[in-house]
Amino acid sequence: MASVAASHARVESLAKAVQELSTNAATPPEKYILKDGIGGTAFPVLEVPVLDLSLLNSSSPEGEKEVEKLARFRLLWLYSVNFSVPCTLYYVVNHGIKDSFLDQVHGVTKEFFSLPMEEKMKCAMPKDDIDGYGNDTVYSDKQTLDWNDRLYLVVKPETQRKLKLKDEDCFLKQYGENPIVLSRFNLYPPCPRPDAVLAAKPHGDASAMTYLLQDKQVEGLQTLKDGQWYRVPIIPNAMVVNVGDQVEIMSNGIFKSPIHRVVTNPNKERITIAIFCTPDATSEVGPAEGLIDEERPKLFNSVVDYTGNYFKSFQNGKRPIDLLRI
Ligand SMILES: O=C(O)CCC(=O)C(=O)O
Ligand SMILES: [Fe+2]
Repeated sequence: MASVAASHARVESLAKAVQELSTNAATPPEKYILKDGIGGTAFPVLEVPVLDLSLLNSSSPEGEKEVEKLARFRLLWLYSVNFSVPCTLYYVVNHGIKDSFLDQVHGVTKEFFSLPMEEKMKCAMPKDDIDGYGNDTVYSDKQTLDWNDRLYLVVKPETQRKLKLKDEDCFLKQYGENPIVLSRFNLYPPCPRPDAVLAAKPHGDASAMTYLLQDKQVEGLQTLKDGQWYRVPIIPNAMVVNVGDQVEIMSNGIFKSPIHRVVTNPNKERITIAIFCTPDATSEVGPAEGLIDEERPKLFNSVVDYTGNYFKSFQNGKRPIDLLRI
């Protein structure tokens, strides 16, 4: 790979892979420590709606109940009159992806992170791109780093999978000709300071939608609701689906991109796989016309390549979506 040499310099400038720090350092280096800690020790479990996808097309009473559930949680917002509190984080089960395949994806991810560093560096992130193996890009000395190594892979545009929203395609149009599906394979090694080190700092995803395969054994994801952090419980092989910033923009703020973070575990390694669905980088993304009126004026300016500009403002401590607010 042509960029290996350049990327080497970048990763070395970050000191070490977190995986190595976890094995070799008694305490995390200063740049990983949050000076105010992580805000407590006990966090309640969030009540997450669980949606059975196999029932949605069924006309059986169970199927109807599942559709009612969608409406109750305002997931089926196009059919719902009241948009006030749509739920934007939920589990899906019976999604049609075989458990054995999900186990395989998890296993291959673990295998990748177990490779010698020299092997992993063969697909290191190029200097000005996130695609590849690496960890936090350092933009300033003030940055607090996340306790996590990752492998980002762009998945080819999937032209056949088109979400059909009855007669509304105001979101799909904004995905453009070549929507991007990006996968992120996360390794969270054990961390000796779970009280003060986060595996991923609080963020809303840069995507339009995110699908997350949680670790089956080790919890870590937390989401912020009414100023309180909640643990997102594990349901083995269920996918966590969450709205990203770009759907918050397209929906003119009706769907909120949930703020979430990942805490560290003192003893156990955690592996998760996130799939980010993102509009074409040349496509203009903005609030859909039909969702702007006198009662709900336009809340965001339009943007091109939101993802491309996301990381810099995020790592500088600003929520990228806030820069677009009118
Ligand atoms: O690993 C997790 O639980 C969440 C990961 C995440 O938030 C992300 O990759 O954006
Ligand atoms: Fe995330």
